[in-house]
Amino acid sequence: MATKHMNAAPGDFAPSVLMPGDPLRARYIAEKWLDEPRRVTDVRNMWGYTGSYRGIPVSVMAHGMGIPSASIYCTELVTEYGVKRLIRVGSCGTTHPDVKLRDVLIAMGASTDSNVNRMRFGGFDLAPLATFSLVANAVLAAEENQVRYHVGNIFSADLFYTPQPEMFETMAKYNVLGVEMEAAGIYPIAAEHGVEALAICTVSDDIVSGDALSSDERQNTFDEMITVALETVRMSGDPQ
Ligand SMILES: O=P(O)(O)O[C@H]1O[C@H](CO)[C@@H](O)[C@H]1O
Ligand SMILES: O=c1cc[nH]c(=O)[nH]1
Repeated sequence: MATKHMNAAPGDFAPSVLMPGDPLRARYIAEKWLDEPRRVTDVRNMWGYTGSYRGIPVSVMAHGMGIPSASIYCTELVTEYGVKRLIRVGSCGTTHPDVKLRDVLIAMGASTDSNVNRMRFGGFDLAPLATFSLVANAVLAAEENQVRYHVGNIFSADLFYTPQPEMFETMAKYNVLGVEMEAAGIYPIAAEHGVEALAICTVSDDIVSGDALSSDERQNTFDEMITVALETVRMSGDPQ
């Protein structure tokens, strides 16, 4: 049965789903990396695919931009399609002096200026955390594939065009490695429903220098991050 935002049939999604914001990145991942990929949902052109990677069923589903959009797709995947593992494969900016363009960030935690987690958590602050085994396997996958990576905190911003650019300096001081727009919303959804979650991001923007990848590069060139994500799925076995 279709959901409000997806027209996939029951059983169309694999237990593990890679999630880029961009539907065209979803298509790139499916067509380049999965065996026998088929598109399982196309509502709003927010594409989802299912195929296999080294014999393991894997889906890729775009989640759009921002916590509200990502929350819809993550919630429906978990509650309507029985998905057990959400791995965001995103782009991000950085203001951290040790982080360079194209580095891969493995987000152990995600800070945010969004209010969604207080709405979920009785008005208190919840620390959005990734599933530890996925973090550990992503580190192994990055090491084995000689990917330049960092592990730590990222920041999920509600506004791409922020009225508080002075916060970028504060983020670097507090060792926030990158800025994106969804992970802090995805981790608590996984916690609420008892499933696994991880966000991995490729640095597409050096916010300090202004160096940036093109939209075509963000869509079609994140092979190192995709390798880390797929190998994390393979090494992690069946989701708990
Ligand atoms: O490239 P994706 O995965 O969409 O991620 C980042 O890019 C978008 C903003 O340009 C936001 O969704 C942000 O989180
Ligand atoms: O600077 C950036 C780059 C990608 N995504 C973001 O949210 N911010």
